[in-house]
Amino acid sequence: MLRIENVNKNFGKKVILKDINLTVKPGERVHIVGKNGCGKSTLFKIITGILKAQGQVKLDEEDYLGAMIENPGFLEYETGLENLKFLANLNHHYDEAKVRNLMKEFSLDPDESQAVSKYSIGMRQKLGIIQAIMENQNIVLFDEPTRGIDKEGVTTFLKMLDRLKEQKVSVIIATHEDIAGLTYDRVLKLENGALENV
Ligand SMILES: Nc1ncnc2c1ncn2[C@@H]1O[C@H](COP(=O)(O)OP(=O)(O)OP(=O)(O)O)[C@@H](O)[C@H]1O
Repeated sequence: MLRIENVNKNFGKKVILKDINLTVKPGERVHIVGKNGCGKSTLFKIITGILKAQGQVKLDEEDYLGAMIENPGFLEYETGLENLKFLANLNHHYDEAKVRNLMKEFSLDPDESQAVSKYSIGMRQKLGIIQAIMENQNIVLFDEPTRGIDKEGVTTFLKMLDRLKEQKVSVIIATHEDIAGLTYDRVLKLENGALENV
């Protein structure tokens, strides 16, 4: 279970996060909503450990974190499938059948020889979503997940979220506006560095 306790973050004199506390239960879907620049990506970077901050981010031993933050980075000259294989292999969790099925579900052809450098923004986002869940991660962070994704892809994403809920995966989605058709167990607003219940 993810527990964020008393997290504070400044960049120089600029206060970005002020005493953030958040616990996300298994299977819970939480929305963090806030304007551009309010600190959503910063909070996600702190949770994943990319950024250091004051306070604590606690995970249980069995927890496995997946994340898609900002523009997901890939090996540009490799195909989509090769990239997913590379990322999953870093943790020895590559399940090719699962990855192929996820790609097909999101209308990405796993046998396409096209390199990721030729991918559209929406295609890259889809690959980013897949890498965040393909290793059965049980806590998943999505930062503006539907940016650039077509209507059909958004529908696929919503179905995937329902599946994650059934599997008791905790999901935190950060966006600056609502995603049509998506409901949450809890909505929190990040404003002036504070996270408030909506
Ligand atoms: N490495 C950094 N150094 C200094 N300032 C930073 C750094 N990263 C982010 N910031 C600043 O911190 C604030 C929060 O940025 P962050 O990317 O977390 O916002 P966001 O809520 O994710 O925005 P968006 O909705 O546009 O993605 C912004 O004012 C940004 O300029």
